[in-house]
Amino acid sequence: MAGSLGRLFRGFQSFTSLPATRAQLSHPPAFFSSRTMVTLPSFLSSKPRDFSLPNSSWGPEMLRLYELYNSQCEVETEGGEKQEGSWQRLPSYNRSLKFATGGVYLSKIIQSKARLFTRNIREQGAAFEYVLFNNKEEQRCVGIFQAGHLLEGPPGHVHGGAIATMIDTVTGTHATILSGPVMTANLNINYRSPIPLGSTVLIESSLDTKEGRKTFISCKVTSTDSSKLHTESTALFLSINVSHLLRGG
Ligand SMILES: CCCCCCCCCC(=O)SCCNC(=O)CCNC(=O)[C@H](O)C(C)(C)COP(=O)(O)OP(=O)(O)OC[C@H]1O[C@@H](n2cnc3c(N)ncnc32)[C@H](O)[C@@H]1OP(=O)(O)O
Repeated sequence: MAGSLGRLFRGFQSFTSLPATRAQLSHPPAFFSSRTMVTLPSFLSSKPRDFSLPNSSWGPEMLRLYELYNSQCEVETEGGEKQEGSWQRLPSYNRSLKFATGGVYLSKIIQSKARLFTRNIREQGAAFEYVLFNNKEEQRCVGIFQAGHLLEGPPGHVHGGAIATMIDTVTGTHATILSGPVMTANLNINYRSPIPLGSTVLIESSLDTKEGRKTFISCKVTSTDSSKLHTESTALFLSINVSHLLRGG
């Protein structure tokens, strides 16, 4: 079991350089830009669903920002060759274990009914719609998040716990890219202005510092034009060994 988990976490450490992941970074076909896109049901497809790709529930602002960052994932040189751009789209599956292998490995170690919290609601657009992009050089990660109607807290606005979940998701993914397997030790959140249900927001994560096992990250949630600050946060992640999860923390 420890050997399998070891392989898994080595997968996490190569999170941003997997061949399967690279293959998914190219521009999506033109029809992804359309609101009328048709997605095959997952049981008809041999590949697990990548939730970071647009679906028909995405509104114009979500799609616009997706296109903005996605267009910077691959650039064309003067010679006409394609090469990696400054941003990388991060694929997203309904089990966190799938991140380790670009979606192909389903562990039998951890109960098979387990699902990633943010990716387990069948109705598209009902809850967490998001896509993450990473900028390795700038040590920044950006989440584009469209909040669905099931995430209501105060009337007409997003629940604070759902906002915390998304901050933990963006900063946790960012910390994993920077430091390998980590767990959230501390998450400190200031809620500055409510987020209307159905709206799209930007979640920007940046590395503050790394000290030994500790990765300190700052995060802010803003309107998509950055004019309105919704939430500010700092987070501490601690690098962990496989054995930490095996012995139940
Ligand atoms: C790619 C995947 C995509 C998925 C993204 C989603 C990301 C979601 C991430 C999560 O939500 S993880 C789940 C929520 N977190 C947990 O359940 C963690 C529960 N806590 C633990 O398991 C342990 O407390 C922890 C691993 C965080 C730390 O235990 P350790 O035994 O490894 O550390 P230790 O207690 O020895 O402390 C090490 C250092 O960290 C410091 N430290 C530990 N906890 C701290 C804390 N909470 N605040 C500040 N400092 C802390 C501690 O003081 C010490 O500092 P010094 O080395 O300077 O003395």
